[in-house]
Amino acid sequence: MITLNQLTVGYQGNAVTPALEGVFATGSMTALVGANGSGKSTLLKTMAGLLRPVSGSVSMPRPRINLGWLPQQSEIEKTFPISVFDLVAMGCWQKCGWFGAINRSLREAIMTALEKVGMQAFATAQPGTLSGGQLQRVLFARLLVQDAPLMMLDEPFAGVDSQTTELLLHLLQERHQAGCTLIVVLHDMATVEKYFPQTLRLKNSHAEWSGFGSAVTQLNFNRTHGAS
Ligand SMILES: Nc1ncnc2c1ncn2[C@@H]1O[C@H](COP(=O)(O)OP(=O)(O)OP(=O)(O)O)[C@@H](O)[C@H]1O
Repeated sequence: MITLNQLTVGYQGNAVTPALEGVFATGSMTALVGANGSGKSTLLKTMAGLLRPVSGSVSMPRPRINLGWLPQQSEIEKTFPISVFDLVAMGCWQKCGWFGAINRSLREAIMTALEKVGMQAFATAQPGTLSGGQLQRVLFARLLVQDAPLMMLDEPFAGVDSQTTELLLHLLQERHQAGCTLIVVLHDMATVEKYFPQTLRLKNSHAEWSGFGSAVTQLNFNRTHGAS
């Protein structure tokens, strides 16, 4: 469970969000939505521990758990001279260490993940030669290999065609059904309504939680219904 305790996020001490209060229950699948500049990426980075809160705090599971992280494509270094296989193998670092050998079972797990996203034929290609949608498939393969119990993804379908989006959404649903907690920044409300049981919408003055399904928590329920 991740709890936001009167959390504001931003830069150089200046908040870009209102104070946020609420809970992402273990196993929940939440779409983080809001207008451009409302602070979605900043909130995600703060929850991931990449930025310090401006005020308030984020309570994470202890010990801090393995986090699957997918930044916006613009933040990804594509020209680093490694193969697609090696890029996906980075998802194994918690299993084998940064400089550990990739044993046969990890090698199989990497190839299985590449097959799942339809990219097995590109294992020896360089990431810089892939299209945006192909690279996104490969980054999803890395998430599959990592098999983290918590995943945060920032606009994973930006610039991705509808067929690839469907495939990647299906993979996210599989992770959700396996008990993974998912927090995903999205803009397409049709996708949010079809696939996401829970939504956190950032607005200037406040945030709205909605549609909790079975993952409803008292804190979020109170927030939605205006109780203290
Ligand atoms: N490194 C930074 N330093 C200072 N301000 C920043 C920095 N990065 C983002 N901002 C500002 O913080 C605000 C929130 O940005 P953020 O990227 O979190 O919004 P967002 O909701 O994810 O937007 P979008 O939907 O356009 O991706 C914006 O006003 C942005 O200009």
